[in-house]
Order: sequence, then structure tokens, then C-alpha cells
Amino acid sequence: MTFSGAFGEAGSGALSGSFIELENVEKVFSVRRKAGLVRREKTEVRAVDGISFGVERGEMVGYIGPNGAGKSTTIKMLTGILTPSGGRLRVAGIDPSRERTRLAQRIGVVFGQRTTLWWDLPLKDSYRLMHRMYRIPDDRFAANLARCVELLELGELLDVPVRQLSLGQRMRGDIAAALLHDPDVLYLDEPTIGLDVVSKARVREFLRELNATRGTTVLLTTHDLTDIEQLCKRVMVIDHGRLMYDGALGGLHEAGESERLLVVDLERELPPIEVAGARFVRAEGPRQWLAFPSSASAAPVVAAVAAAYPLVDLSVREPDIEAVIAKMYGERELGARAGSP
Ligand SMILES: Nc1ncnc2c1ncn2[C@@H]1O[C@H](COP(=O)(O)OP(=O)(O)OP(=O)(O)O)[C@@H](O)[C@H]1O
Repeated sequence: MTFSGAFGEAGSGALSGSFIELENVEKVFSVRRKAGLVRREKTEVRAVDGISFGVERGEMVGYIGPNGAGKSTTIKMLTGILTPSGGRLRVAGIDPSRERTRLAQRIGVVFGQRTTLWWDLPLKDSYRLMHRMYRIPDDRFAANLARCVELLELGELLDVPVRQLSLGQRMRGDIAAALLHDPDVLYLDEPTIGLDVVSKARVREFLRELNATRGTTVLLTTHDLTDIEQLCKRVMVIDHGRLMYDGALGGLHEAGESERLLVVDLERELPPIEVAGARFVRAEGPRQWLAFPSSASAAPVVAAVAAAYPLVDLSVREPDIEAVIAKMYGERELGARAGSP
């Protein structure tokens, strides 16, 4: 299967009337590149190259892709920071770049690599400033802050200057800051980057709870696929500014032509196993690894091995999503290289 065939269902999300709507959205940057010792050439970078999708209210969607794929540029257009070069974009019926201030009341944004908090101020002072900036009614502010402090365990950190917080503590502080004005949509750009396992689990648990109890729509960009596996039923894959896949996480396995592994323990060391429907991968003493397509049943392969070989034990290993996506990106690169002169 070719890469584009593998991603045939890209862009299938409902559009018109969706809470977040993108129709053929483009963002082209004009950059000057060195073309000799002094000469500079103007070139175009198509960061987002005609993307269409819709996200319904209350959905939690993963938005993934390799470095430079166009994820942050999409999120910046969805917040109104960047104006699209073409296409149509709406969030809660609002055109983000035209009505950025109105939209700000409806959205929350967390950029994992940067903080929106005031570096030298204690956490609670940043929150007070946001209270005023967003003109949040006092009772709503108090209730939202109390809830975030409890669920994100911020109680002991409120008097600490932001620069003294650990990365995980700062991230929890940033997530709370994005939610004080009760946004309908939360954009998260790498919310677990650099966090330890415990902090990651805490952030994920909080997001799950937020989505389940408040119905907050979440668009999540991450390089950590466990975030996606644990939080999102739907995932969109973007590469070179184009949407390559839009569907269930499980469907990625099929799209990436992933394989499961059959680990076979034999009574003794033997030549590579040969059975229909599976291919030999490697051997280590009496243990051998066979690969077969994830979409196929393991039963015929297991039966064929058991009938022809002295079997002691066997197990089936599922492919991890990371390997599947790495394979997809790899195929894309190979395809591009094969097509280049
Ligand atoms: N302001 C800009 N001026 C020129 N080119 C830009 C600008 N912002 C982004 N780009 C280019 O657009 C492309 C997409 O960048 P973007 O930051 O959206 O990717 P990304 O998917 O978020 O990557 P990463 O995972 O590395 O953050 C890249 O080629 C990048 O160099």
C-alpha cells in the first residue's frame, strides 16, 4: 500500500456546522534564504497546505505529525495569532483572526514549551492578573481557581514565584491559567513535554476529567503517543502541511500496514520457521520471532506452527503505535526520495 493510499480517509471529519471548522486552510510564509555569499532569495514555505477538518463540541482529538509538519501553525491560526493565507476557518462560529479578542473568551491555550505565567510573580498573582484581563466574574473565578487548585494539586505552589517551579509544577500552573475563564475549547501544544511519568499521569488524568465533566473540546498536539492512546479516540496525522489521516487511533495500525509478532519458544534451536501467512524475523537460540499482518487472525499461523514444529510456548505481541507512525513517516520520506530527480 502506498503512503497516500494508506491515508485515504484523511479529511473525512464532518465540516459544516462543526464547532471547529477548517476548509482548505493554507498558511504560506515568505522567507529569505541565502543563495550565495551575499545574495538572498525569496522563497515560500507552505506550512499548512490546504487542510480541511471538523471537530465537534466535546471531542478530544489528537493532532500529530513529525517536526515541522505544520501543527503549531494550525494551532496559531485557530487562536487568531496567525491569519490564514487561504481557506475558511471558524471556531465556535468566530473567525479567529478577525475577532481574536472575542474568541479569547472562548478558548484556552497551553504551549508546553512556553509559559503564559509571569516569571517573577507568585503563581496566584498571575491568576489575579488573568482574572482582570479576561474580566472573569469574581464568583466564577473563585470557583474555577478552587477546582484547579484541588485537581492539579497547586495549593502549596500558589505563593511560589513561577521561575522557582519545576517543569511539571509550571505546566500544571499553566493549564490552570488556561481554564480560569471557563473556555469551551482548549488547545494543548505538547502539554506533557519534559515531564516525568508521575506528572504526565496527573496531567492526563486532569484532562480526562475536564473533558468528561465539563465537555471541554480539546485539540492536543504531542510527540508522546501515550497521551493520544490514553486521551483521544480520534487522531489526525499531518505531514508537510497536509492532513494524511483522520480517524480512530486503532485505524492507524491498518493504515500503517502494521504487523503483530508471534514469539515462538521451540524445544530446541531449529532453522527459521516457514509457515504460510507469516514471515521469519529473527531467532535467539530456541526462540523465534515471526511477523504477520495486524489485520489477520493469529489462529491459522499459530495452528500451522504447532502442527509442524516442536512447540513449548508462544505469545502474540501487539505493535506499538509509535512504530506504526514511524513506519508511515518513513514510507513518506522514501516515496518523496524515489520521486525526486
Ligand atoms: N514564522 C515563520 N516563518 C517562516 N517559516 C515558518 C514560520 N513558522 C513556521 N514556519 C515553517 O513552517 C513549517 C511548519 O512549522 P510548525 O512550527 O507549524 O511545525 P510543527 O508541526 O509544529 O513542528 P514541531 O513539532 O517541530 O513543533 C516549518 O517548515 C517551519 O520552519
